[in-house]
Amino acid sequence: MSTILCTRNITVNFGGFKAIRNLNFEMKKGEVRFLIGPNGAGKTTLLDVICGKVKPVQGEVIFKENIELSKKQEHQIAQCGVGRKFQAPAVFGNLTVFENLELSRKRDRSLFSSLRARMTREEREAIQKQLTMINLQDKANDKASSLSHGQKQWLEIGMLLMQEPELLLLDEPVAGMTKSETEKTGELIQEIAQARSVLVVDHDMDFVRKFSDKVTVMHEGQILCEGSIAEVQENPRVAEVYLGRRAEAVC
Ligand SMILES: Nc1ncnc2c1ncn2[C@@H]1O[C@H](COP(=O)(O)OP(=O)(O)OP(=O)(O)O)[C@@H](O)[C@H]1O
Repeated sequence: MSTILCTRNITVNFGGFKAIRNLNFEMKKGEVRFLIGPNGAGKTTLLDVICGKVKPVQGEVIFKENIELSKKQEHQIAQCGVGRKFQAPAVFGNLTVFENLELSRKRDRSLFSSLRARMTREEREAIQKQLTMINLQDKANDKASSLSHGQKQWLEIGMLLMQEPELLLLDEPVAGMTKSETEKTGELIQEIAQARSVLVVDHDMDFVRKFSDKVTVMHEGQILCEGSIAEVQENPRVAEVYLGRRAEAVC
């Protein structure tokens, strides 16, 4: 299996504080990788580096074996095939669910006028397919503002998928979701992974346990260990760094 993403010795400095320290991380194509670790471990910062929001002071981020992402701007990285979902849902509340997806099509996404451009039958079908995938087929004509928190998160994931990313970065996608929404989100991630690679940051250990193949544990800007959820749970250092608030959740 080929490598979809690899970081080499990346370091991120926030005014003297090293949020990421000489980090080497690798993911294979088609993987769903979960990134866990205590608060402040550097998980979100790693996603920020991959999508270009934060620039490392040293190191490289290599996408698909030879594309150097750390030298590119955020929009160029998105064009290369990396989609980033932030924690809070970002959808256009005044537009319908269908229109949100329509606006996110891969072609010209810069203008609202693209909404008025005629869509081909294939484009309509692609949006319908997306609606089904994100469980919003019955909400196509509803305003996005009327959706529940979980449904907004799915819509935003659907909008990202309209861009056909090869790597999808999801930051705490199930935070604030109900149990059933969380379950559906896990199933959605598995469906997405049939055609793409997905890197998920999450704190919900039940969710990680149920839907992860491989887990990377971060601590103080470095990788503490990697493996299946059972393997990382057996690692005494993992229990140690979680000691306190999350020890029971992990162990
Ligand atoms: N823009 C910034 N300026 C200064 N420090 C920052 C900045 N962004 C993050 N940090 C610090 O870097 C460290 C890593 O933060 P990050 O958000 O990546 O951690 P995390 O593992 O995602 O934590 P959490 O699980 O709480 O979201 C933290 O100590 C945080 O306070």
